[in-house]
Amino acid sequence: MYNETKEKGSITMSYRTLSEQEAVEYARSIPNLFPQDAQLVSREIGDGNLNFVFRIQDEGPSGKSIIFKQALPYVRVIGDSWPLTLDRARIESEALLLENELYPGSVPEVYHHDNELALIVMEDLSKYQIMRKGLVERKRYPNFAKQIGTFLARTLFLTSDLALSPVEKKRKAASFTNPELCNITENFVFTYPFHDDPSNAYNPLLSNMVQQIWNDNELKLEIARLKEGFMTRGQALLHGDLHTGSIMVTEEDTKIIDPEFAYYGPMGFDIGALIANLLLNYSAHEGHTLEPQERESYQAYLLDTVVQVWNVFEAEFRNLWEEKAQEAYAKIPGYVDAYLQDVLQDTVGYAGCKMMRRVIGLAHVSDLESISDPALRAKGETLALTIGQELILKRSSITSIDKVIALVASSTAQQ
Ligand SMILES: Nc1ncnc2c1ncn2[C@@H]1O[C@H](COP(=O)(O)OP(=O)(O)O)[C@@H](O)[C@H]1O
Ligand SMILES: CSC[C@H]1O[C@H](OP(=O)(O)O)[C@H](O)[C@@H]1O
Repeated sequence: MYNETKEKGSITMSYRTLSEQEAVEYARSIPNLFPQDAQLVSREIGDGNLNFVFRIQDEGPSGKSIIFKQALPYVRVIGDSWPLTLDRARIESEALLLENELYPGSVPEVYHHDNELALIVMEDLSKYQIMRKGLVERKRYPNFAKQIGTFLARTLFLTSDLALSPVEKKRKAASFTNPELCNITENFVFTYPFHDDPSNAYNPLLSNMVQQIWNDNELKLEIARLKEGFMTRGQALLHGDLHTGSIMVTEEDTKIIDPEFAYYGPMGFDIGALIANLLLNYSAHEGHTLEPQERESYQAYLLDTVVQVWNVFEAEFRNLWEEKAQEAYAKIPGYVDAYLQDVLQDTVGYAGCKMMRRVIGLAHVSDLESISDPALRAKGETLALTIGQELILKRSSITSIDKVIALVASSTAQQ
C-alpha cells in the first residue's frame, strides 16, 4: 500500500491507496450508504489512464452498488516515475457537484468525497455504457445531441463572465486552477504530437504523412495560437477532457463523468473535444470492412449528431443569454453573434488538434485501434489527420456548422 504524509498549511494529511478490502471497510463506515447487514464485494473496473475505480456492491437483498474513484499520486498507466497531483480528485468532485447544480442529473451523484484520500464515492452508472464503446458497436442515441448540447450550453454559459459577477467568476477560476492536469493537455494534445517526441506512437504506414505534418510551419503556427488560447483564455469552467470515453449513455439518457481536467479555459475546447471524437469514429469507418450503405448510413448519423450538438448548444446558449446575461455589453446588437462565431471557430480548431493527437500521440482511441489490419487502420487514420489539418487551417473561414460538414465531406471525397 502506498503511504504518503505531507504538509499542507498547518494540517498534516495522510494519504494511502485503498486495497479492495479497505475500500469495502470505508464504504461500510459512510452513514446511510448501505444497510448494516450488507454483504459488500468490491471489484476494480478502471480502464482510464490515470486512476483506480472500484465498484462496490451489496450481494445481499438491497443489491445496491456504488463507485469509488481514487486518484493515485502518479499516472496509473505509467507508474510512479510520473508523479501527478492528488488535488485532481478535489477538482473532479467539486466539478461534478457544480455540474449537477447547473444541469441536474447530467453527472453521477456524488455521495461523499474525501480530499485526504483523493477519493470520490458516487452513483454507479453500470446500466450505462461508455459512449465510445457504443459508437464502436455502431449504436445510435436519439437524445444524446439534445442532452450534451444543453450540458455544454449550461455549464459553459453559467460559469462565464456572461452570467457571473467578475469577482465571483475569478474566485471560481482560482478554485479550479489545475496546473498539472493542464500541463498534460498542453504537452500531449498541443506539443508532443507535432514534433518527433519519444512519447508518440503512430502506425508506421503513416510515417510520410506524419513527417509532412512535422515540417508544416503554417499548421504549427495555427496550433501554437490554439495552444496559447488554451493556456490563457479563462472563458468558462470546462470539463477539460470531454471525449466519448468520458460520457456514459443509454438509448435514452446521457451522463458525463471524469471532469478531473476541469479548469477555466476557452469554451470551444470542450465542444471541440466532443466533435473530434465523433469525427474520429466517422474517420475509422473508412477502415472498417462494411457494406458501403452501412458505412455511409452510420457516417451520416455521426455528421448529423455533430450538427445537432452545435445547434442545440447555440440555441440553449442564446436562450441563456437572453434570460440570464449580467454582462454590461450583453444587449449590444451583434455581440451574441460575434461571441458565438468565436466559440465556433475555436471549437473547429480544437477539434482538429484533438483528432490529430489521437493518431500521432501517446493516447489512442478504440474507434481506430479496433481495426486490426494496419493498412485498413491507416485509411481511417489518414482521414482523421486530413480532417484535423483542414479544421485547424481553415477555422477562420468557418461561419456555420454546415461549413464544418462540407469540409469533412470534401476531405472524405479526396481520400
Ligand atoms: N460512476 C460510474 N459508474 C460506472 N462506471 C464508472 C463510473 N465512473 C467511472 N466508471 C468506469 O470506470 C472507467 C474509468 O473511469 P474514469 O473516470 O474515466 O477514470 P480515469 O480518470 O482514470 O480516466 C470508466 O471508463 C467506466 O467504465
Ligand atoms: C498521459 S494521459 C493521456 C490522456 O489520458 C486522459 O484521458 P483518460 O483519463 O480519459 O483516459 C487525457 O485525455 C490525457 O490527455
